[in-house]
Amino acid sequence: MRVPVLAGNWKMYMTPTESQSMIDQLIPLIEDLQNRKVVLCPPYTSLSVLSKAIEGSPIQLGAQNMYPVDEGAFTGEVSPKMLQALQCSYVIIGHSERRQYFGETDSSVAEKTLKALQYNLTPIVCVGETLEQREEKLTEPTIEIQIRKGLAPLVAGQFEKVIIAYEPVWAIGTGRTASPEDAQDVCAFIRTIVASIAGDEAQKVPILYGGSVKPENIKELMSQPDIDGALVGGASLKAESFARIVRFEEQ
Ligand SMILES: O=C[C@H](O)COP(=O)(O)O
Repeated sequence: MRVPVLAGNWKMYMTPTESQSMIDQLIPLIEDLQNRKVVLCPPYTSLSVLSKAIEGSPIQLGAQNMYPVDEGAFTGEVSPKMLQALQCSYVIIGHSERRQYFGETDSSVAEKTLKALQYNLTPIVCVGETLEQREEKLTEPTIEIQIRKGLAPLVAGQFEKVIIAYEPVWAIGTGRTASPEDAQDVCAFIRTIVASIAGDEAQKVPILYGGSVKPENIKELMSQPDIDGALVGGASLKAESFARIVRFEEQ
């Protein structure tokens, strides 16, 4: 009932020319696939190129961030209206790198999530614990606070339009992946928290795992009942590895 979502977060990689070349290689590798949502989130500077390149393909476009105001004197920022005009359907909100380096908080996540929904952008709301929090057995309380505060302004009917990505900070770009069982336990916990806020809508919310996802581990992760997809960083930069992830192909 929940269609798998495979989202590539290109972070601050890929020029427009490199983006064009990657998408030209990727589309033929995945265009026959059914029953998948495939999303690419390039840097802002590649959105225009990709919005044309994905036309007629199964790939959808997302941004890595946005500023929660329609327009205005906010030098260096990009609004949801601008993302919508570039055919974006998704936007990553509150990635741990945004929280760590750019001061994003649960309250900015809440504001951005609500604004994204107002522009029909599907927010991919990121949550996850640091290594210290994990070692102090604070994974669940940390994530519960991130979800309750991040989704605080939403009302009935809006929760099912949100995607949540569980990304343990210690697993991002480190080659260390949470075991499928650990990732499942946290994703199941996330669904319980969402259900306590949103009732039955929680069953419709895709919950993704992110953190060193690669072709070698995608199949096992996807076999877990509460893992509905992946938010992929490094392995989404090459067409072949991302295609294998999208296809759940280890080899
Ligand atoms: O948004 C993606 C995550 O930060 C995971 O990145 P990674 O796959 O390079 O570990």
